[in-house]
Amino acid sequence: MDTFTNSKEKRILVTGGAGFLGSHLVDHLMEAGHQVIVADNFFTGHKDNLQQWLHHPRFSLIEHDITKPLDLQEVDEMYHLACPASPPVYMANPVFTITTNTVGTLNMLELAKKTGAKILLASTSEIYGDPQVVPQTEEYWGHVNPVGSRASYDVGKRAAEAMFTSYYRQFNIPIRIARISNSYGPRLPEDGGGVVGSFIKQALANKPIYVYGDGNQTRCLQHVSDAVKGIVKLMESDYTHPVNIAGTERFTIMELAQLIKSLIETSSEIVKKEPRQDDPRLRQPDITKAKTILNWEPQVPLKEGIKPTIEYFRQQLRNNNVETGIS
Ligand SMILES: O=C(O)[C@H]1O[C@H](OP(=O)(O)OP(=O)(O)OC[C@H]2O[C@@H](n3ccc(=O)[nH]c3=O)[C@H](O)[C@@H]2O)[C@H](O)[C@@H](O)[C@@H]1O
Repeated sequence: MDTFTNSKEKRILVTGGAGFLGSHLVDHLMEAGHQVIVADNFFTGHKDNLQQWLHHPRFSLIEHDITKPLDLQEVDEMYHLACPASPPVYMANPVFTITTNTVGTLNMLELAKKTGAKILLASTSEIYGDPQVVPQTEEYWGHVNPVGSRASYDVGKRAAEAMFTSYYRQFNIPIRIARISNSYGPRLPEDGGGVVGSFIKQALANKPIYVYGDGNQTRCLQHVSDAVKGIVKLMESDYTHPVNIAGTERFTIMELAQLIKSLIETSSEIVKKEPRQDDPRLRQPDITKAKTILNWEPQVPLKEGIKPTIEYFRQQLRNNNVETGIS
């Protein structure tokens, strides 16, 4: 049993708690016996992700856009996750994305300052941009295009990290910065769910699996259950500098497409398309710090974790077909 289960009950706010990562974090915190408050504007999150907790006495859900101030009286910990996270979604909504990352983050830091809560930022390995150094340790400053199509997200998250650090320096707010890398698992949104969701969805529909660029770009995918454990361990530590929370198996996107194709009976072909602008090519966060400071490392190999994720998508497809009357 996780030692976390025995810790004292806390009052915990999760911004973006109805999203993919957020809802898995909420499951973990609820199962550990805490009081959990979710603030979400449902821009990309869904109430369905929280279905099992909606009527639970320790759970509350506030429909709230964090770009507006949020006033709560008592909070012990805040996990600040709210932000569109999928490239096509944030690229289509850059003003909302950068406002969430800046104004929204400021509002959450003010709430932490008022309540004395510990606050964790869901940052991202995207802050390294298109890295020139492999692997990327937390000391690497990155290679980022400040006016590129990803800027609302990658520069936005860099701004959020700078804001966290400023509140720590000036007001001694207890901060945590998790640089989270590509996560996958059940509840990935069907649209804009990142590469894993796109490939599975296309393969199940026997449609072309589109690989952007030459497919040699790399990602270190982690199962969402591992990501959640890493984030919680970071919150429980007293470490105020950024920590990479990422998978350790480096896959090219072409290898990922081939793996998913091999696991699904499909007539889909892998088709190369124009590369995405500023698409990071060599993403491989170094997790030595997480291993040594948090005693954390991912446990779920991609080849194991991907199967239940495929099953999840298959089930979603069946449910949709029942709803639309397709047999
Ligand atoms: O790990 C991170 O730090 C970040 O990674 C992702 O960004 P990215 O890796 O670009 O996201 P995906 O959309 O999953 O794309 C991964 C790779 O697959 C490629 N891809 C994606 C989708 C697709 O249909 N085909 C395809 O070849 C992309 O071009 C890219 O090279 C997420 O968008 C962020 O939320 C997250 O913070």
